[in-house]
Amino acid sequence: MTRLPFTKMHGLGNNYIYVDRVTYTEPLPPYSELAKKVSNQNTGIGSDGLILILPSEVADVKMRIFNSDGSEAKNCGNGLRCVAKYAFEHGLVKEEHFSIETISGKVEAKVFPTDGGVDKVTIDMGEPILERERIPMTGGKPVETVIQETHIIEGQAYQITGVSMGNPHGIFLVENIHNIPINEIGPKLADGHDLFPEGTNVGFVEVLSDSELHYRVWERGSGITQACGTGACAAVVASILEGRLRKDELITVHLAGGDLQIEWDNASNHVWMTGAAVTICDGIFFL
Ligand SMILES: N[C@H](CCC[C@H](N)C(=O)O)C(=O)O
Repeated sequence: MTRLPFTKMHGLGNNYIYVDRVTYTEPLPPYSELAKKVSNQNTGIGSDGLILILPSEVADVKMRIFNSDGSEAKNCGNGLRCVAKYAFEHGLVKEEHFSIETISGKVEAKVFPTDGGVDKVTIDMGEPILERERIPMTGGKPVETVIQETHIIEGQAYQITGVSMGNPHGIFLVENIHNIPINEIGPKLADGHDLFPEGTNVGFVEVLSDSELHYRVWERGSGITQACGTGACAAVVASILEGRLRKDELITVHLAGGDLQIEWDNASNHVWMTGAAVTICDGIFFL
């Protein structure tokens, strides 16, 4: 019997099981299998997936993230804020500003410690990826940007904007966030649709003003979640590409689990995300 120490954390209700592989170095099953085990609501701990905090040769720490279906993702915004909180509070990093390696590249984190620890984190998510072939998406010229492109899904025409934040997002602009075909389109596009060869996170956006939007998501590999940090970034980028919002504005993104502040900075072309990171509990999982 292996006793696996873990920490359960969430970013706006998007919760993961975090395993500190800097400190705990015992052998473990393949992470994809472990993700399915710990994520199971009935026979496991219950979560949207598994996140490993690992040593890095190119950054201060490294994050790997696996969805609850065991698929590995290339980025996770809510996960990055929680990794930053954990790394600072557990002394894996000494400074308030440090770097985190992900499969899709290195990002910069800034924590705001108070007497009670770190509750708020800012992540420089880097540049959005807009070329069709790099999202990746099919259905047109490889290097063009995909903005409000019409596609027929289940017999219905939809306008889709494609954005990658290291992981793919198909964004649908809607008039009313409380009336969206998330259960119809989400599973159809998230996995195994020709339009998105690597699958996609499916986001619905209702722009409320020039500084606010609602966003809901069906995540690839996890289904509907309370929040998606990379998705919130993609939602702001898509709304700006569609002419509904402007760069260099601090946008409040309202998600089911709470709010994120997102800005697409024109000078650097980087997207900044600021929001909460919360520890739910520490525990021991019996493997
Ligand atoms: N399901 C996503 C990974 C988690 C992203 C999300 N939880 C976030 O906070 O960005 C994917 O397969 O690309």
